[in-house]
Amino acid sequence: MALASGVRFAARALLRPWALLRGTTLGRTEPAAGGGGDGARRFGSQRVLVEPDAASGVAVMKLRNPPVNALSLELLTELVISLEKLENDKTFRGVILTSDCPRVFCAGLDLTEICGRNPAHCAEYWKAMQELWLRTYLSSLVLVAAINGACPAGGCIIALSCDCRVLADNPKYRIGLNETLLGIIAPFWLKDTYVNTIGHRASEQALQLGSLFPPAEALQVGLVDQVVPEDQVQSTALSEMARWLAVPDHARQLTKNMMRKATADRLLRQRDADTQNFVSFVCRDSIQKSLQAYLEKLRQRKG
Ligand SMILES: CCCCCCCC/C=C\CC(=O)SCCNC(=O)CCNC(=O)[C@H](O)C(C)(C)COP(=O)(O)OP(=O)(O)OC[C@H]1O[C@@H](n2cnc3c(N)ncnc32)[C@H](O)[C@@H]1OP(=O)(O)O
Repeated sequence: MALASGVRFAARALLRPWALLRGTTLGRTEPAAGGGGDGARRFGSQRVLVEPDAASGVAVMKLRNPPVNALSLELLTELVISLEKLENDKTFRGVILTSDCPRVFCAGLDLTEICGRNPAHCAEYWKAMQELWLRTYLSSLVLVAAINGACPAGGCIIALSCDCRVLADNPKYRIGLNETLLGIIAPFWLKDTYVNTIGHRASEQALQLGSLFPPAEALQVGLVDQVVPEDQVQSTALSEMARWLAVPDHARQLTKNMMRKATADRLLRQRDADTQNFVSFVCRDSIQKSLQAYLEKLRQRKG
């Protein structure tokens, strides 16, 4: 799929480290568990494990940033680079996105990346979050989210950027954009993604209340497409992937672009303004206090 020049350029800029980091944890390949045939060599980085299956053209991409796959700057960058690598390898047509951390798919933004950090770092961090959303939302690949744990806020937006979502039927695994509960708000492109998925009225209510939906409600509101027993999430995601890959790629990609381009363009047109808005908002004393209090509350809890 033709990526907007800004995204392509930004991703290429991100990719340059790829060549420089060859042989480090980023870019290292290792035999997949159980050996596997040709093309079954795992690759990825310290925080993203990619298990490619060349025969099926499907790769499983596992977030591996314990304890909760908080979206650190490194994880954001490694996700974009791993996705770009798969998109550039015509062997692959689909990616299943899942978690390697127990009980959690992705805890959303890494709050330590914005709490007590200077505006320049917050800007760099937010640009990386924008990049990941653009990369997943516009991906030429079929992306299926195999949600095997809690999926709040930034984690929910990654799942929503996929083409479909399978959620494990565990009442502890709640999903939604809960930003208001932290005293912050979802930027317009998160709101747009929510509205595009569950509709305006459901989004208006869920965003204001910071709703985190348990599986049954997530299915009912349309936030996820299937809810299955936890031990069937991966197999169901594979079946769902087969359904999507039965469609000729080019026609599907053009249709996805037709459906999503306007939403993505809205961010691309005002990316710098969005970054400045994010920085000025999160760097306010009141917001910093709110986020610090939330982080403290998290640290006092024990899962
Ligand atoms: C227009 C202006 C825009 C302004 C801002 C826009 C931003 C909008 C976009 C995204 C927003 C976000 O993503 S904010 C983050 C929201 N995330 C959450 O609310 C989830 C918080 N975490 C939890 O609820 C739970 O941790 C969990 C359900 C995910 C897992 O629970 P469990 O019991 O298994 O684990 P613990 O709670 O004990 O956590 C373990 C460990 O991790 C730390 N932790 C958890 N979440 C985060 C996080 N998001 N960032 C950083 N650190 C996190 C937690 O503090 C524990 O740390 P310690 O082991 O040191 O105690």
